[in-house]
Amino acid sequence: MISFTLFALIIVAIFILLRLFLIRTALISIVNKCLHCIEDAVHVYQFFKVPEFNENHQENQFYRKVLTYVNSLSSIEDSDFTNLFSGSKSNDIILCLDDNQVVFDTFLGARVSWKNEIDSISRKRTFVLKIKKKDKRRVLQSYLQHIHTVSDEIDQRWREIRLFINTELNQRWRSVPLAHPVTIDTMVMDLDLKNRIKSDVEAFLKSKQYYHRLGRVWKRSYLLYGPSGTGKSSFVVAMAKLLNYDVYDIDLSKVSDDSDLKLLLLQTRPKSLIVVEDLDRFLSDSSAESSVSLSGVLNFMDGIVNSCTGDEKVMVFTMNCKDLIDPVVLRPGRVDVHIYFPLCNFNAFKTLANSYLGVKDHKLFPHVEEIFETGATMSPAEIAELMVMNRSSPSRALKSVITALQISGDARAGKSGQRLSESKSIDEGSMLSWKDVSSPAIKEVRKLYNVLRLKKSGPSDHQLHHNLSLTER
Ligand SMILES: Nc1ncnc2c1ncn2[C@@H]1O[C@H](COP(=O)(O)OP(=O)(O)OP(=O)(O)O)[C@@H](O)[C@H]1O
Ligand SMILES: [Mg+2]
Repeated sequence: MISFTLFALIIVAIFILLRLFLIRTALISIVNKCLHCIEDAVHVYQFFKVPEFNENHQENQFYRKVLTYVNSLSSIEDSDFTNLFSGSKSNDIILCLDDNQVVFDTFLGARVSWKNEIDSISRKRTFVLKIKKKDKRRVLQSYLQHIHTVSDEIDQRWREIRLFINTELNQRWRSVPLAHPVTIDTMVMDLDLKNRIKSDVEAFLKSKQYYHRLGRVWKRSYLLYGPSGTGKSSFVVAMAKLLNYDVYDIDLSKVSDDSDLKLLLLQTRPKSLIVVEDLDRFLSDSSAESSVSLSGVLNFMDGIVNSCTGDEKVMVFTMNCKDLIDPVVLRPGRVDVHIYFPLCNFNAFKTLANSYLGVKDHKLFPHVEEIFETGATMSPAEIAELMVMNRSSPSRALKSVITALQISGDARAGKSGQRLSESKSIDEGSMLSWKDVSSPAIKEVRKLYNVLRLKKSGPSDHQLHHNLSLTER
């Protein structure tokens, strides 16, 4: 009896030691793999492929959902290779399945696997679902539905607007989260115009039925034009946030020809904002490397391809000056709304002073207003830069703006021989030369700013005039 108990104890001890040995070494996973191989050998499997792109080179939306779903599985930690990425919060780590790796999932008692295969030549990816034939009829439909639901929930929870840029490589669109803090409310622009744009965008979002009843593609195009530094690019981001759309920023110099441009458009998702910046520069630059033609651009703006890319598209084109553009480019339908971004007037200056310096009123404001009335002006970007540089002292900031306005006003008057207070002076025709005169003005003010910084206290009016006369010489 004692010898039997001893024998049983020895067996149990050996079993425990063996288990410990298997767990502490890689042998347990080898044993598991062997068991799965035996299971594979006795079952018939069926495979389902989910390619990244369809035969029309458009992104397969279901591939994206599977990707989201697979990366959310806890079993991804057990795959041999997993990529680790930082998330939107600084201490977030996101796990992503590596290429050609397998991850297992269980649904309603059925064990399935996913493999993210990559083609070594085309570099295109395909998810392959492996499911037992006996489980397929029972669970496949509800499993695919489950993937839809889970990925939609995850997208909703982690939804962040992304900025896509086109590259010359195979993988045409690369994306990053759009982290720019600008919103339509922080944009300095005429309040009435801002409200009209907001209502236009809201009306567009609600008019799916209307567009479809008319047999039109549900899209709207905006032209943002005006001098450099007046907020056109910032406004694109603000609009994307207002719409909650991803941004596709097309760099035409990286597009090889017209059909490449069409393919790029086909690879955009619905609910997106497609931007072409500095279109005027591209159209007038005959030495451009890209061989996209004018007709390629026109087709891109309103062609049939647009109707194949899914609904709900907003297109935005930016340019400094629209005077020299062929009118066919801007005809209604191609561009629905033209929005002009002007240089600063006194009202815009006051809004900037309020946002950047926290100053609603100041004893120097009447002086600034007087200078604006002479027709002197600067871009919001230039004024904002001076305010940021001098944000610790609003008086100093305002004085540096006054100096810069006077210098640039004098330079413009000297150059063009005309007063800038006429309404034409802030017409885009004269804007092209604006950059030339504003830069020295900013440089002068920077110099002045450095002098002022050396004198620790804020400058008196006397010092300001003194420095002004220095810069005028
Ligand atoms: N209307 C504005 N409201 C608020 N900030 C502005 C405005 N215009 C310019 N800025 C400031 O100036 C910076 C540059 O503006 P932005 O790049 O949007 O100008 P742009 O019109 O696109 O210039 P460019 O024609 O040279 O591309 C922005 O980061 C922003 O801080
Ligand atoms: Mg810009």
